[in-house]
Amino acid sequence: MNGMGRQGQRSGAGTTTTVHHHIQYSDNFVDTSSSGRWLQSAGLQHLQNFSSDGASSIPPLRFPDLSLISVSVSFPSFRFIFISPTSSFVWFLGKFDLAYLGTISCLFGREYKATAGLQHLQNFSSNGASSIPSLQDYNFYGGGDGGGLGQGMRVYRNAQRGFNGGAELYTEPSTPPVSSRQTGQRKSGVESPTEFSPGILELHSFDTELLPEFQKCTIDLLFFNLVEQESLMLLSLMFQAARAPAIPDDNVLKSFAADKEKTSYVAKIKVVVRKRPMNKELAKKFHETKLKVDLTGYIEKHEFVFDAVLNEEVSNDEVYHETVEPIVPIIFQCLKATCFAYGQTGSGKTYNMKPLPLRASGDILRLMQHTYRNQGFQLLFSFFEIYGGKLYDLLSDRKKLCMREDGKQQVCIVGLQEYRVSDVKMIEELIERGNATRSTGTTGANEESSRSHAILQLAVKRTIEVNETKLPCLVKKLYFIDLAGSERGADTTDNDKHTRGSKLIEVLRDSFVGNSRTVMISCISPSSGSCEHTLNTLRYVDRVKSLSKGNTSKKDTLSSTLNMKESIAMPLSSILPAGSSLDDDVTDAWVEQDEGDDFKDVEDYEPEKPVRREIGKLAEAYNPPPISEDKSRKPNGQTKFNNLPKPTNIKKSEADDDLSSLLKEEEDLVSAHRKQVEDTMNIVKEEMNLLVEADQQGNQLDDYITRDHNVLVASSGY
Ligand SMILES: Nc1ncnc2c1ncn2[C@@H]1O[C@H](COP(=O)(O)OP(=O)(O)OP(=O)(O)O)[C@@H](O)[C@H]1O
Repeated sequence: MNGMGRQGQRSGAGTTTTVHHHIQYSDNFVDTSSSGRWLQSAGLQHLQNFSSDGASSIPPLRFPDLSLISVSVSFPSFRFIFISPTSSFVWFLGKFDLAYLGTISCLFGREYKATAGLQHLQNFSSNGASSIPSLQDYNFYGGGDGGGLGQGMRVYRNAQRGFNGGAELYTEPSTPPVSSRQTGQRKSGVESPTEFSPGILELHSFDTELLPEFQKCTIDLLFFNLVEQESLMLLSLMFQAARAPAIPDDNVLKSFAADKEKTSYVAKIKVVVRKRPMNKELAKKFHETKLKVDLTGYIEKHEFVFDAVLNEEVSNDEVYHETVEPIVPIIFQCLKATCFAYGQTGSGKTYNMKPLPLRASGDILRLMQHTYRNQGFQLLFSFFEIYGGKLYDLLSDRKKLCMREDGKQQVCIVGLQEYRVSDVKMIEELIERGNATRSTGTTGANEESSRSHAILQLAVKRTIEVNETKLPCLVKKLYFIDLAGSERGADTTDNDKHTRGSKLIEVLRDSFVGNSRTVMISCISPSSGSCEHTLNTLRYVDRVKSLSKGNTSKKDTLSSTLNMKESIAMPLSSILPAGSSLDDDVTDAWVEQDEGDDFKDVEDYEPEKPVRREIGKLAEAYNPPPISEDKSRKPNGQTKFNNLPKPTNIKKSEADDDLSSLLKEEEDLVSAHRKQVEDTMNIVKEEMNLLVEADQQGNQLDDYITRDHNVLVASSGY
């Protein structure tokens, strides 16, 4: 088995050093060139006094709450990222690239401008950039004197990036975009300020990819291209900043800086495999050496690729760091996230999942109390299970719940009790209470086996005021799902395979579409007795991972807009073990809906027509009937979706065709695998028949011998 971390691959080729640090106030670079006249005209003369040998004369520019989250050097380039953890985003990205004679580009938002004495630059859009002195006049584009980049080329740009979807509720109104200067800025043979230089282009695509979440903010960007000398100085400055001690009371933010960095790298779907140690198998002496029918032994090697593989020595803390921690800050940035555990009974799903919500809640509360303090955020906790196609509130005496969709096809659980939580102790108690209420049974592999899918929901909401009316506004949700054993369907008191699993899919449907993150913890047992189940689990999650990878590798066939907006929706059937091949198509309608996500209290939702789901063959493949030893509660009655109307506002896209073909591929693989198993079974059957036949023949022979013996005895007269 190969465990391969894909997320580390972004740093590109070459030696890479990464320094993570946080500063609250950072010295920063500005211009030291002889062409500082432009700075003077722009009112930035105070930024002129740099010397190339260091930062000593650099005036300290203040970046409130600004975090330097990453400085990395990947020869021959250098890149750094600053992000403000406050809701008013400040970006500061840069790249130094020797290959382009030192091209540095910086993007910074209005906060920076305001605090760096650049307030007047905020008026760009309102007056058509007229307040900015012409760069051309100051020979900033190299000019015809052969100076080129080395002679102090300057490019500045103010652009509007991204779009502002649902995020507008949490982002201060940004400075309106500035149109690029249209005329008089290009001299012969020199780059126009309205086009990126190669270095900037590279940065542009690279860093946008790194920071998909931030595309949502409307940001004013100011680009500078500096000469090599200045670039080197900036490099040294950045390293100084990276090494600068954090301010004393800044520990909390410091840790969030690391979170921020992780956020940038969180894959849309992350697959982690955790192997549990041997436990009761050792006592039972499970190990048994066997020979194949043809008496030869062999070892078949399987190769899988995952984001991380955690062995039995790995602690729950490390599991948290590897899986959920990076996605916690994301939910403040209008994303949905889901973490679920998958694997056969007794493989450790509950063991893995139990500590994660507690740790995540702790981090969310920390963020609310520090980074997002006084911003009206609340954390709401709820816990329910899906058993036999029905939903039960685990914190409300197993009250039966209803699932509904609102007008935007957003799923809501009607009647679900939400608890406002403000400390970890309270959360711990709620988790314990919920777990104690969960449906459990005993299986051969696990005395306390979960028989249901348990869904723990952390919702971060914030109240906003419109015309003095307080409106509850849903930010996003983080789900923790402890699935029942994969070797049988837990959602399966209903043996109708066409509806099996559908409830889970319905409930989680929103979590996988649009801008979401999913972490799948695949649990496996080390026991040889579990080999087949382990292989099934690994094959399955490998497939999930390759499917998500397939989405990005098939860029050509996918709509580029879809990629840009990070709106690729994984087919739920490919993510969820009890999957279905859904009819739902990924459209912009989903994306908009995801970004908007205006929230009504669940009680306010009008019961709407639910959506029909076509359940595909995969559900069968991964959802065999329940085992008979289940002794848990069996609620009566089922809710089926067979007769429900289809949504009308969903249309097909190229991406869906592509995903459909991937799904089809998956189905083919499953069929091929099934065929293989059938073939093997047939061979075994044949062997068995031969043995039985031989046995019968042997018996017959015995009979003959006995008869002959009797005849002989009789004839001999003894
Ligand atoms: N990493 C681990 N380290 C130590 N013990 C573990 C680990 N993982 C699981 N176990 C133990 O293995 C047993 C089974 O684990 P658990 O109940 O989490 O399995 P499960 O996959 O949730 O099973 P089911 O699907 O039947 O509910 C438990 O006794 C648990 O304490």
